[in-house]
Amino acid sequence: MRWNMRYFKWISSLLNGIRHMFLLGVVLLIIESLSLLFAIGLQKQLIDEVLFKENYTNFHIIVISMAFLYLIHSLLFTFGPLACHHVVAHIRFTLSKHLMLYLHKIPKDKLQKERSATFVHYFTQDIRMISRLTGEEIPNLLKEIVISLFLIFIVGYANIILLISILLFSLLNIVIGRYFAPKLKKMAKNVEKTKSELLIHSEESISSTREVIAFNRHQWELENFNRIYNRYFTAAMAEGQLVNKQMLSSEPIRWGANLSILGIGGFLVLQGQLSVGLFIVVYQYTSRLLTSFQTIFNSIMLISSRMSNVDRIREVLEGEKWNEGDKSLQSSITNIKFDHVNFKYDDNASPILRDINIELPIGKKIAFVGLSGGGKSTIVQLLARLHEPTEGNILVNNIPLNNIKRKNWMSKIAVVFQDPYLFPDTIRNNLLFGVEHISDEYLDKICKTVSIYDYIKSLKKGYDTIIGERGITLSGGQRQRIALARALLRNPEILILDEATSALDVKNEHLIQINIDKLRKDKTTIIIAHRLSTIKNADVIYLIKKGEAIEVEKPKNSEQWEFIYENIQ
Ligand SMILES: Nc1ncnc2c1ncn2[C@@H]1O[C@H](COP(=O)(O)OP(=O)(O)OP(=O)(O)O)[C@@H](O)[C@H]1O
Repeated sequence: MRWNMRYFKWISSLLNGIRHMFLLGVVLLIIESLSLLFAIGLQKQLIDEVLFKENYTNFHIIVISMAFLYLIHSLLFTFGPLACHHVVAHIRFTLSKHLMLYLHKIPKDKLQKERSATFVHYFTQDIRMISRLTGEEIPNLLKEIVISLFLIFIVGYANIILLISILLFSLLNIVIGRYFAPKLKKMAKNVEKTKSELLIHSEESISSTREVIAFNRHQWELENFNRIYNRYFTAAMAEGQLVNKQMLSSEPIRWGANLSILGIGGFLVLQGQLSVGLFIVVYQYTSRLLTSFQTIFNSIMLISSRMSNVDRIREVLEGEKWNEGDKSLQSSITNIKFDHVNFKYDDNASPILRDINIELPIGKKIAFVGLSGGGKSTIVQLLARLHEPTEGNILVNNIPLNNIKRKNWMSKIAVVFQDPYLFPDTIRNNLLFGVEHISDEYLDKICKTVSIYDYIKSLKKGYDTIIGERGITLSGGQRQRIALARALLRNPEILILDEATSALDVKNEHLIQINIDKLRKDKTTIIIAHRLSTIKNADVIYLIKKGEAIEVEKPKNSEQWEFIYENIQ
């Protein structure tokens, strides 16, 4: 079993801030069960002292006490689990928050290697299981341990032979449980795995609906789904069959235990060693003790299997995070230099950028041009710190970029990607993207700059129009313009446009470019484009060819432009 202190330390750390509620939950669960046991215990008084002795003076006290204990039991039956639910909800929220924060700190190459549905699975399955483990399953185990100790004491006190026989039956039950446990664990793991495959597939099917329709691949998609669903169904059925077999083996033991208690207890009553009232109570207690042992065993098995969920989430949360940097960049950016920068996406892959040695002129419009796959986007991703150079450094004001506080650096730059992500929210929220204190006038001005103002105003709800997921209700060009406006609103020191206007027609692109140039006069703007028209008014042009950067002199005539044209188309 994979129990060790590290797991419990980690689980215990989840209870920070909610430990009192957890303890309250455990205590309430214990009181709830004990109150029922005490009510059962009073049956001895009722039978032996009242009914057999025909002494009715204490009858009403016993009945009232029983009613009181049942009332406590009924009340705590709801309040105990309520406290536990509170703990479950708190842990679910805290873990989801940590995972969400982690997603923003995970190195991008690591994130890209994972299917996004895997992260959805972390949120929906693993976190749910861990919160239930901590808030429900562990408190219930603690409760059962206390209850079984109490019952062992009472049954042992009534008669040691009864206790020994019930312990023997429980032992037998546990032996059977141990026989089935590894098989059940293996099957449960398989069910979990196939279920998660099914969830991931469903999630990805939803995302690929458009392609499936467009390529008329319904049948193929259905077959894929059937295949994955059948794997899950077979695993779940096999697990169900095994659970049935286990129940079939343990049921006779339960009946055997009940019969032996009846036999031994009855004999002790006839011998006068046990009163009828105590026998009736002990009979019920032994039955409960048997259940208690079974529950403890099952809980331990369950908790042990939950450790795989704990492992997965710990691996993620305690995994590699990207370098945050600790140096502040107080002043404005005066200098950006690529100093022998090499970059590989993977240790074993061939280099994408080779010995890049360039100095970006600040306050100018810089263009990166080159054939597809040359490494242009990779360069700007290094600037946006989505990746780190494998060798060499990017120096900003002579400080290695990796050492600058990420938050500090990101407040100075803004990037617009070719395929920007828009949220299923209002246009206003997509534009502001959490930036506050932007006046309506400034918002209008920026929207006019990127020629989206008239379109927004033509909408019935204007800025408050909700756009569909990923901006599905907008055209590609409108999406790009909103993304451009979002970046311009931040008025960054460095603006990076990675094919950010590629979906616009040449006329509109030209118009927007003139506006942006005016707005960003004396500010640094880096553009990546394949169209000659996009880079024509750049101050400096770098040709990125097979991972190498060469500064090309600004063409002075159409022949020289022809050379650039050949290298970008
Ligand atoms: N996340 C990634 N993991 C592995 N390789 C990648 C990744 N992103 C890009 N590449 C590879 O790096 C190389 C350069 O890609 P990059 O996107 O920088 O080129 P580009 O010049 O911007 O191309 P384009 O003009 O087509 O956008 C390509 O060979 C590409 O396959």
